[in-house]
Amino acid sequence: MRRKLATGNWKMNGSLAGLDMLADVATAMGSDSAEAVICPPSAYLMPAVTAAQGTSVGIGAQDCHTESKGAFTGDISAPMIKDIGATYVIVGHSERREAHAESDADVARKAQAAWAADLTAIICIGESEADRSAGTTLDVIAKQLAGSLPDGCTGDNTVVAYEPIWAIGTGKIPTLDQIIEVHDFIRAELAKRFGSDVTDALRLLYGGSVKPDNAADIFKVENVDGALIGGASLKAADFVPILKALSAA
Ligand SMILES: O=C[C@H](O)COP(=O)(O)O
Repeated sequence: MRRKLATGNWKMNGSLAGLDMLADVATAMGSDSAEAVICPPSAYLMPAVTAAQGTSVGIGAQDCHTESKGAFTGDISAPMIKDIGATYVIVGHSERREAHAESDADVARKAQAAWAADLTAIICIGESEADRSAGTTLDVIAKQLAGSLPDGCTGDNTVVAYEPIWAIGTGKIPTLDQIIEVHDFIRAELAKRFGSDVTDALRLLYGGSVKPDNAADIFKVENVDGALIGGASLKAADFVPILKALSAA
């Protein structure tokens, strides 16, 4: 049985005062069997860990370096994220792949760095609008899975987030049939590579314009175990209804 997961990726948004919403998230989750994780900007990671203490809300970073320390101005390492008490790290988000030219191999190395620090890596993949139009979505997904997921994935150390790039922050979402097709495909690809025991335990998140009014339908999809949520994770008024929909799914 996979534990459902809603991860809020604040990207470069939010504020110290905005961390107050963690209390609402904690209240919404209570002792729920589903899990909520917030990934604030690195400047707010430590206060977020403090704010989440004593609650069931997890905290994650939005990226980590491949190395554990060194002369890498502006970066943070997986051991640092672990050191302050966070438990997750997003790697390979399409915004980092694009703006920082991160390759599948870079993403795989970041995932390995996360595992070495005992963090769970949320590994992001997803096709562009051009890929979708060209009918190559599944080829692109297969290539990203092969290149971005290191050997040694387990249900504990890895979560896979499928985020069609064209759906991120646009208000456009794939049809349910498109989500079903890609998530079924991902599960099947993972089973081929890692075996069914690992794959049955591995959570697959959908990301891209998840909102309170579409979350319930998305969460009904069999191979969707939760969501990676951007804009709608910034305010409790949006995020809490999504958490409720996840718990009810
Ligand atoms: O990491 C989150 C995703 O990029 C989705 O962002 P969004 O919910 O604002 O579309």
